[in-house]
Amino acid sequence: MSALDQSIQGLRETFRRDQVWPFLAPEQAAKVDVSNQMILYVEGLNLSFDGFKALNDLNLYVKDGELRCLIGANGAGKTTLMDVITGKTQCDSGTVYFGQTHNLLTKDEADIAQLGIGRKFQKPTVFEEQTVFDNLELSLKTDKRVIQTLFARLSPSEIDRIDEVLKIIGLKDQRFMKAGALSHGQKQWLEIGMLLVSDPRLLLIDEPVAGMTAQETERTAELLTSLAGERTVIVVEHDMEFVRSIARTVTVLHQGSVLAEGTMDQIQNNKDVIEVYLGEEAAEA
Ligand SMILES: Nc1ncnc2c1ncn2[C@@H]1O[C@H](COP(=O)(O)OP(=O)(O)OP(=O)(O)O)[C@@H](O)[C@H]1O
Repeated sequence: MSALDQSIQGLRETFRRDQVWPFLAPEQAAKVDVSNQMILYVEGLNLSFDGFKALNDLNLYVKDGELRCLIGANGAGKTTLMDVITGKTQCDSGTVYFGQTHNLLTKDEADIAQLGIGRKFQKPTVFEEQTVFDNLELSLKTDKRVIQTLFARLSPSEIDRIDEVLKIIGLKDQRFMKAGALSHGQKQWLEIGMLLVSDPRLLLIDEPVAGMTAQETERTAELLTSLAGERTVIVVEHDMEFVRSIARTVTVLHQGSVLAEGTMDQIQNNKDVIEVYLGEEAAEA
């Protein structure tokens, strides 16, 4: 290398943005220690609201790459559990670990999201006036791990990422459509896509098929099934037919504790579950 080349190389090194301003360096995705195959450890979780035990010595272990369904009657504690995992609500006692090393109870909501835990609430909250692509772009830019300003142009790899997500959620043909013009099901998929652009390790999804047509429900089952493996997905759902179509393992919550866990067949034949949950559902139906 000539002296000139060396100085140019030196200058390039010196003025690399991440060298000059360390805060501009892209943060590495957090390492999640799943060497025991588990990604989520919830142990002895308790939470009372004015003396009412919403979570009662709850234990839950979820394997890395699993697609787990969480069911339970109204008030069983499903949402409260999600709230504690994502840092929205503090518990009274217990532990929640993401992998073997990240103690989630010491972190706030933003830190937990940044660790790679994405949550989708039941109601879609897409930006209706923006296009599908812009919704995904905005999510990418508000992901703190991607150092961008809202006005910076997307890098080729970011455009590729959005294209990849559009393909996963099946909205490639709708990329320039305003989100407000999408069907209810498509809005739900877009919102899942808005989580996916940040490449989360664990997705918590609340009642994804409520209000969907049969065809949309089927497509959602395919989507969630395809997401598991590379990432872990926990789905809270009341639609038992849908749960049967996607779940390998189902966890039944009752009065803030795990009542039963197993395959859908085991759950549907479990005496306790039939008595306290499926019985109620059947009676309601
Ligand atoms: N902030 C709160 N203050 C008081 N009680 C609460 C609060 N949040 C939840 N609860 C109570 O805790 C219990 C568990 O509620 P949670 O929303 O977790 O149930 P769920 O299983 O998600 O039910 P659903 O299927 O209806 O959404 C309920 O009895 C609820 O009324």
